Amino acid sequence: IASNELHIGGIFPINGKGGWQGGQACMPAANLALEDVNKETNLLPGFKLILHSNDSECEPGLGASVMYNLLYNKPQKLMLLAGCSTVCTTVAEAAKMWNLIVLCYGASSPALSDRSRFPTLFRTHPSATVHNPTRIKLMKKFGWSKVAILQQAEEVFISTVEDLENRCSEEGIEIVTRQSFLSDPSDAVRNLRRQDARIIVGLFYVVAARRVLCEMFKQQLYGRAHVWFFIGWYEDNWYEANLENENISCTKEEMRIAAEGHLTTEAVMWNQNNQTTISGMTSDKFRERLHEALKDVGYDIENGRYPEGYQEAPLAYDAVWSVALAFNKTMQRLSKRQKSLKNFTYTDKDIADEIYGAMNSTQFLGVSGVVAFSSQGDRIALTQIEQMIDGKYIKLGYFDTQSDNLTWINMAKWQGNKVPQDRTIVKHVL
Ligand SMILES: CC1(C)CO[C@@H](CC(=O)O)CN1
Repeated sequence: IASNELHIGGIFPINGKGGWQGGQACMPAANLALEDVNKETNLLPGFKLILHSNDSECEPGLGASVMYNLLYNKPQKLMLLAGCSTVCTTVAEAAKMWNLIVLCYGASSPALSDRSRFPTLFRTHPSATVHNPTRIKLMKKFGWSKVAILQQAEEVFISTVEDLENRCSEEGIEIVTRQSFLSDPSDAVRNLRRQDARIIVGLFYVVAARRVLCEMFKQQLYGRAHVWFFIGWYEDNWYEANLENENISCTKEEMRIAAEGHLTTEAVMWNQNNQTTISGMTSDKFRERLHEALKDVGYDIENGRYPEGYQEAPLAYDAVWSVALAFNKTMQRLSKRQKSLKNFTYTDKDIADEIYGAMNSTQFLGVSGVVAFSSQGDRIALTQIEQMIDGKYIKLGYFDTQSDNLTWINMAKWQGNKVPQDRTIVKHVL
């Protein structure tokens, strides 16, 4: 291999049907970033970053075999990029045995925030727990101290709810009931009704969300007396799509009525202002170039045919920049000791620790916003708050957990122009 090449492995979920096939947009985004970092003259001068990519289909087993192929085939790899929580869990748990840093651009599972299991993991994709401080901020803003939780029985939601419960008890917010369901939410929704739940945090994937919405309509758990928090990363018209082939027995109109007024929280993945990022592009310019790259690989963006992972593409683009910047910093430090990344081997803990230290101190403005990691390797991210008003999502504001700063942009709209109460106020007639 040419002596001026630095090699990394990339594991992308492209094909397959289970989980998240976000590699479809994230791999082109990563390749775009490779092009850009290799053009930066003052970044890794004299070196070329090379990415060896493979498809994991979001299957942990396939992800593991792809990882072994990357490791046991020359050239030697210096780091691994991966997507999908299940694949990242497998890859990150094993990679420490080869002293490899793993950088995940598409993994939201809270279980990954665990340095004892994943000592070398970093992720540009925030954990699903990033929503929780925002949910609590909203509860306090609207004066709700009794809330209910409705969740789908999936690992990511179970660990997110545990984090939410801990934060609620710290903040004096009472969880009046917590209901979970596997795939049919009707009993769980009925229990919410029985307990007169008014403020409900909903945690489920989009197919389950449509079932919940129809149940809400049928059991009249919507309207002026109820507020639902849903996850914000469903596709825009999710509540009226696929009703027939998912056997949803509500009409589009009924789904819209039930959905009216709900709040959503989500992590900001596209930098929201027109600042020039480290790549020299604004995120709008990045979007343009990503569309070109996606058209080159056959996606018909103009006609709204977006690949999966489009939303997360900035996270993959910034992941490659994080690698290049960390390697650059490491090269500078190693050269003081007459060492180089070229010397790295899978048993070289010294160089691995240098790369870890450089990655740990990452701080730059990327197309996904400021890229920085917590001590657990989690992405520090802003969240955005929206409300469904007249069938459209209106942006209400942004929340920065680090500074506890809530930027409010639009007024929330409540039916009857009154903020719903978190419980029935029994008026004592004197
Ligand atoms: C916001 C979402 C859709 C959450 O799941 C991530 C995939 C995963 O965690 O496996 C991708 N991004």
